Amino acid sequence: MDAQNTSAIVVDSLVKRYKTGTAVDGISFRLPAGSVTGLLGGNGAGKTTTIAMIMGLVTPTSGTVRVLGAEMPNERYRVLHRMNFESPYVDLPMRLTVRQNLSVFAQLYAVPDIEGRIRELAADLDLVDLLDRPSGKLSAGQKTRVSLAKSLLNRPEVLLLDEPTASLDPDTADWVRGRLEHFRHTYGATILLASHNMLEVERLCERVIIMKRGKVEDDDTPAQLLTRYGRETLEDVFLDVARGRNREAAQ
Ligand SMILES: Nc1ncnc2c1ncn2[C@@H]1O[C@H](COP(=O)(O)OP(=O)(O)OP(=O)(O)O)[C@@H](O)[C@H]1O
Repeated sequence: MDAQNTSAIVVDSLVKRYKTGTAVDGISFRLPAGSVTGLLGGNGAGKTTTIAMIMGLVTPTSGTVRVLGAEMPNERYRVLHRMNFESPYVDLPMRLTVRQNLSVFAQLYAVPDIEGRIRELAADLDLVDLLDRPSGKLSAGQKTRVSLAKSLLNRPEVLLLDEPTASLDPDTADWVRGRLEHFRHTYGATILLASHNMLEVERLCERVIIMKRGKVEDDDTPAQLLTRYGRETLEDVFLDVARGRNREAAQ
């Protein structure tokens, strides 16, 4: 099998230009099926735009994205039921209860035994007491857990996470990371995780793509990045990249 066939996500020379500027500026990478990759970069580096193009929600200016063999966004309906997305910045309809929201999304994803799946996820993500409350009346942390449940409803083969623990206290964030690890090990999903939390990336990701001003600035395993930049933490590597200290100078 060639690399194209074993890659769950293939991004090739991807560009997104807005009138105000270039958000993504010619990036390429392949994510093997079952891999967990962190997408790092400062504010405005282009992470969310990249994830939105992989989901088929934003149309590229040029270049291509293929997910599970389907070109996005044109062929997204072929693969949407096999992928999912979680972001604290996307609100679920506020008047619907948590159960109603999960049920609507489960129908969209054609999940079999919807009640059973919601019960399972509620137990798994500690949502049992929240199921009959309006989604708009939850705390930020509770909303994040609901949003995570929504993203796991269809047991996605490709899971895109945009700062999944951004609004969580350290204890809950740690617990959510544990749930993500469990999901990954149980289902072997391909995960792309945009994050500003370096410990999260170190814990969950076997590969890190660092973006800066719309470009891929570096792409390697966490261990290789630490060695190459001569650093002990990814946080220091991130700061080197953000402040334009090149690898040689950093060593
Ligand atoms: N719909 C849009 N219209 C115009 N410009 C946009 C739009 N969406 C994003 N941008 C711009 O594209 C650039 C990249 O934004 P993006 O949200 O992808 O960055 P990010 O890496 O996710 O940042 P953050 O860490 O702050 O979430 C920014 O300069 C942003 O202002």
